[in-house]
Amino acid sequence: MEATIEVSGLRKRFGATQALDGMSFTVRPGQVTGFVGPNGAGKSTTMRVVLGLDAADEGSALVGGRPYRSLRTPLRHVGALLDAGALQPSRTARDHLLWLARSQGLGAGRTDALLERVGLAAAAKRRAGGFSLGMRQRLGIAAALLGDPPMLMLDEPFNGLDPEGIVWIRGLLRSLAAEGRAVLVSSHLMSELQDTAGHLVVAGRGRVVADTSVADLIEAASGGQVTVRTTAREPAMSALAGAGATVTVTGRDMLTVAGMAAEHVVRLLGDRSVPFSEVSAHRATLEEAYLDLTRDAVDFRGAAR
Ligand SMILES: Nc1ncnc2c1ncn2[C@@H]1O[C@H](COP(=O)(O)OP(=O)(O)OP(=O)(O)O)[C@@H](O)[C@H]1O
Repeated sequence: MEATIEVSGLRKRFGATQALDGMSFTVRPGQVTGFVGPNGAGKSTTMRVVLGLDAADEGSALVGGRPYRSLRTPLRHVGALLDAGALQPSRTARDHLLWLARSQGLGAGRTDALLERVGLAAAAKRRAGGFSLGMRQRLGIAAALLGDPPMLMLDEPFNGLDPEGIVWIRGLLRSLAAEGRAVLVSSHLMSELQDTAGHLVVAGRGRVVADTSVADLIEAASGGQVTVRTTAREPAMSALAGAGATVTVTGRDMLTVAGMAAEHVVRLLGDRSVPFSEVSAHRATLEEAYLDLTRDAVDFRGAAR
C-alpha cells in the first residue's frame, strides 16, 4: 500500500456554508506537506472527511488507496491529531496511551519510548487533565504515533506550544517525513512551517488555491528582483538600463533591478568599473509568498483602518 493521502473533488455544505467546494490534492510520502489557508478555508473539515468523521456530499478521500473506514486497524495506517483536548482528564499520560493501544489491539511496548520522543517522559504519571495545551499537543502526537503509521495528519499541532516547543515539533515533523512517512500538517501561520514543509497545499474558500513545492513558491514570489547598493547611482543606472534591465531608485544609494539575474548585474557593473557595495537577489519569505496567494481568498479580514 503506497502511503499517500488522496483527496479528490470533495464538496461539503453546512447549512448555508459551502465548507468544501471541490477540494483536491495528494499528500506524498517522504516530505512534510503544509496545509495552509485562512480561517474557515476548509482545512479541518477536509481532515475530518479523510478520517470518516464527517461525510462529504461529493468526492472521495483515500488513505493508502482505501477509505479510512474500511481499515481494520486504522492507527497502523494513519495517525491523526485533530483536537488535543479530547482526553479523559483523570487518566495519566501513560494510561491514556495504554488505553488507546489496548482499544486498538496494539501492543503496549511503544508507550514509554513515545512519551520520551514527545518530551513527556517526566510527566508520564501525571493526570492529563492538569496538562497545559502544549503538553496535550505532545500527548496527542504520541497517540498519533502509537501504531507507527506511514501516514500522519496533524491539525494545528503548533497551537499552544512555546518557542522551544515549536522548534522541537519542526524537528520531529522533519524526522517523521525523513523516515518515509506522508505528513500533512495544517496551520494558519505560515512562519511555523518555514524550514519544515517541503510542499504546500494552500486552501481558500473550500478549494485548493495553490499546490506547489515551497522552493517554487518562494522563487515565484521573489519576482526576480535584485537590490544594488552603490554610491555611483547614475553610472550604475545607465549601465543597467542600457543592457535592458528595468531600474528603479529605491533609496539614496539603492536601486532595484528587474529583468536581470544578480550574477549578470555583478558582471556588468564590474566590466564598467562601476563601484558597488552590495548586489543581492530579493528572496521572499514563505509568509510573503503566502499572503500574495491568499489575498483574494480571505473570508475573515480585519476591517481596514
Ligand atoms: N459542524 C459544522 N457546522 C457548521 N459549519 C461548520 C461546521 N464545521 C465547519 N463549518 C464551517 O465550514 C467552514 C470551514 O471550516 P473549517 O473548520 O474546515 O476551516 P479551517 O480552514 O480549518 O479554519 P481554521 O483555520 O479556523 O481552523 C467554516 O465556515 C466553518 O464555520
